Amino acid sequence: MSEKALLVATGLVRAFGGFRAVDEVDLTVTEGTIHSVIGPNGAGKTTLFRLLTGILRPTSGTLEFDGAQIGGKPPDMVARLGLAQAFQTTNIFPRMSVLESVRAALVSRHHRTRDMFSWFHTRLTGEAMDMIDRVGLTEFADEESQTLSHGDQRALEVALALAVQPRLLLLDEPTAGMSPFESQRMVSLVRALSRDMGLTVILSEHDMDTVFGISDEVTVMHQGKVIADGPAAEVRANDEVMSIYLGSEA
Ligand SMILES: Nc1ncnc2c1ncn2[C@@H]1O[C@H](COP(=O)(O)OP(=O)(O)OP(=O)(O)O)[C@@H](O)[C@H]1O
Repeated sequence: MSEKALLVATGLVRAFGGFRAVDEVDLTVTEGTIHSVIGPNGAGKTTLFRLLTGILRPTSGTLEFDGAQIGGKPPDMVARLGLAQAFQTTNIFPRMSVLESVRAALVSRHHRTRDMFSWFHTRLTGEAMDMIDRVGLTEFADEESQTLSHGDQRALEVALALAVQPRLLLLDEPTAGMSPFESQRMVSLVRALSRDMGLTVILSEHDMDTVFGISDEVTVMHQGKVIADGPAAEVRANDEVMSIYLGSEA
């Protein structure tokens, strides 16, 4: 595995009025790793993700992705540089089939909406089917997205995020609301994307079995600050983290 730092946040702050939801966060994400950000409700995980994707502007601090400063840059520019987030349902068109949805996401990447020559269409369909296959939805390619199970919809969201060919994929609570079986499938999918595509993944997650089953690195946040950071096994063995934060789950 390479040791290249793909994403580096330094002293990152986001304040809402006088309240710092993200407070002097330093974070280094190494290329090719699966990196979890965990912490109790209100710790600042979602706010941190919104800073990374450009939805929110940092109050202060710097944010570097693959050597480029991205702090405060708009989301479409950040996505084009290769940092994408899979969003819950917001970008699924309920009446479109799985194939049509992924194809539409690919078209927007290619900026070719008015130029659908048949060769282009065929190539696009092939590319879309590859992506659908990757996330395990081949048998549902012609089904309307709204008819998919919750777990399959989340898999579709991952396929839509992959359409921009990201190098870093953000997943905010990817197994939330899933059955144990669906969670296990999502874990396998994330592992496969990391292994087969060399994708770097940052995820936030409440389920500790998922976190320690999947992560190379874990960052623990509490009240906007990073309170522990390191290889998953080290963080799990950190008694202070376990007693302060994980409590009864330890
Ligand atoms: N737009 C906003 N305006 C004001 N306060 C906000 C805003 N967004 C988040 N906050 C506050 O920032 C804090 C951190 O919220 P955030 O959603 O980032 O936490 P989280 O770790 O993702 O929590 P959860 O695990 O519950 O999703 C919370 O106290 C929240 O109320």
